[in-house]
Amino acid sequence: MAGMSKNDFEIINRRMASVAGHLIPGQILTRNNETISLSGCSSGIDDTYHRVHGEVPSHIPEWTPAVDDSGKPFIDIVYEKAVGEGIAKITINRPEKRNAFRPQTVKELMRAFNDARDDNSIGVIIFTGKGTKAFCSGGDQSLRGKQGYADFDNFGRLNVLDLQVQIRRLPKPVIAMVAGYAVGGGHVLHMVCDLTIAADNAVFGQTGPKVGSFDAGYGASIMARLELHKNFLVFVCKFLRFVIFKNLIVGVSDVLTTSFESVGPKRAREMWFMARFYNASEAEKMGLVNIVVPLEKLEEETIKWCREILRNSPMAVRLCKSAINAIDDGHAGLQQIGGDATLLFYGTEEGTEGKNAYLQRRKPDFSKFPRLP
Ligand SMILES: CC(C)(COP(=O)(O)OP(=O)(O)OC[C@H]1O[C@@H](n2cnc3c(N)ncnc32)[C@H](O)[C@@H]1OP(=O)(O)O)[C@@H](O)C(=O)NCCC(=O)NCCSC(=O)c1cc(O)c2ccccc2c1O
Repeated sequence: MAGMSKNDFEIINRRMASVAGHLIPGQILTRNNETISLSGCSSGIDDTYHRVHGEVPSHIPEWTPAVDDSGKPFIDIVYEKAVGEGIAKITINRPEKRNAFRPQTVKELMRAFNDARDDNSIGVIIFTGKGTKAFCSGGDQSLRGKQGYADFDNFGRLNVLDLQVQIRRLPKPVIAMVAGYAVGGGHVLHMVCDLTIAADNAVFGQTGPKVGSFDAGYGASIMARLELHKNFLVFVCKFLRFVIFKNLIVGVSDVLTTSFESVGPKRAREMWFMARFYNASEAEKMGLVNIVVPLEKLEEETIKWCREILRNSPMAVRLCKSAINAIDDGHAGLQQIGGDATLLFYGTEEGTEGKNAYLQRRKPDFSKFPRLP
C-alpha cells in the first residue's frame, strides 16, 4: 500500500490478525499469515493483550453444591458453583430418561437460574445434562396429557416456555454444554442459550412433528434467525485478509468458498418439517453451535470459554447480550436494553442530581449537564 512503511504494514498485519481471531472463532491468522487453531482460546499468540493477560486456564474448577433461598433440595437437577470463580453449573439429572424434563425439572431449573442471576459473584452459567448420552431429550412424553406435561398435579403445564424466556432475559451469558442428544424441547433449550459448546458425540434436532408436538415460539423463530450475522462477519474477515495480505491463493479460494450455510428460514423449515437429526459437525456448519470438541475435553473447553468471558467487562457483556437479542425479542427486547440504559444512567451525576433534588425538595439543576450533539 502506497506510503506505508514496512513497520506500518507489520502493525496492521498484527492488528488484523488479532481482530480476525476475535471474529472467527477457533482460528487466527498469525504474523506469518498462517492460520492456527485456537481451540477457542489464546494459546501461542504473541501480542500485547496476551502478554498482559496470559493463557486462559482450562483446569476443571472445584464444584460445590449450591442451594437457593427456598432451602428446598433439588431432585431433578444438580446445582453447583465453582469455588472462587464466577461460574455456576446447572445440570439436568435424569440420565435414565435421556434428561427429559418434567414440570418438576423445569421448576427446579428456574429456581437455580434465578439464584445464579441474583448472585452477583456469578458471571456466567453453564447449562448441561448428566452423563454423556444426552444434554436433554425434551419433554417427558410419558407425562404428556391433553393440557401439557403433568407430574404431581392433575393438570398439565408447558412451563419450559417460561424457562426459555428466563434464559433469554438473564443478563449473564448462559452456555449450553452439550454431550449426546439435544433434541425436541432439549434442542430448543440449547438454542436459547447464548453459546453452545458441543462434544463430538452430540446430536441435534427437533422431534416434535414425529411425536405430535411443535414449539412455534422461540423453537421456530430463534432457529430461523441463527447465525446469519456470524457468517457475514466470517466472510468480511476472509475478504479483508485477501485484500490486505494479498494472500492470493488462499485468499481467493477462501473468499469464493466461504460457506454461507446457516440455519436460516430454509434450514429451519427442514429441521421442523423433516425432524431429522444432525451430528455435531453438521450442526457447527449450520451455525447451531460455537465449537465442537472431543467429548473428553468438553468441560475443560467450556470452562475455558467461561473464564475468557469472565475476564471481560460484565456490563459490556450484559449490554452485548441485550443488544443482540433486542431486535428479535420485540418490546421485551427493547425493554431489556432500555432497562440496561436506565441502570447505567442511575450511575451518572445527571441521574443522581434528579433524585437528590426530589429528596431535598428543590428544583433539579440540569443546566450543568451538556446537551451533546
Ligand atoms: C433421545 C433419543 C433419540 C435417544 O435414543 P436412545 O436410543 O439413545 O435411547 P432410548 O430411546 O432407548 O431412551 C432411553 C430411555 O429414555 C427414555 N426417554 C428418552 N427420551 C424421552 C422423552 N423425551 N420422554 C420420556 N422418556 C424418554 C426412553 O423411553 C428410554 O426409557 P426406557 O425406560 O425404555 O429405558 C430418544 O430417546 C428419543 O427420540 N426420545 C424422544 C425425544 C422426543 O420426542 N422428545 C419430545 C419432543 S416434544 C417436546 O420436547 C416439547 C416439550 C415442551 O415442554 C413443549 C412446550 C411447548 C411447546 C412445545 C413443546 C415440546 O415440543
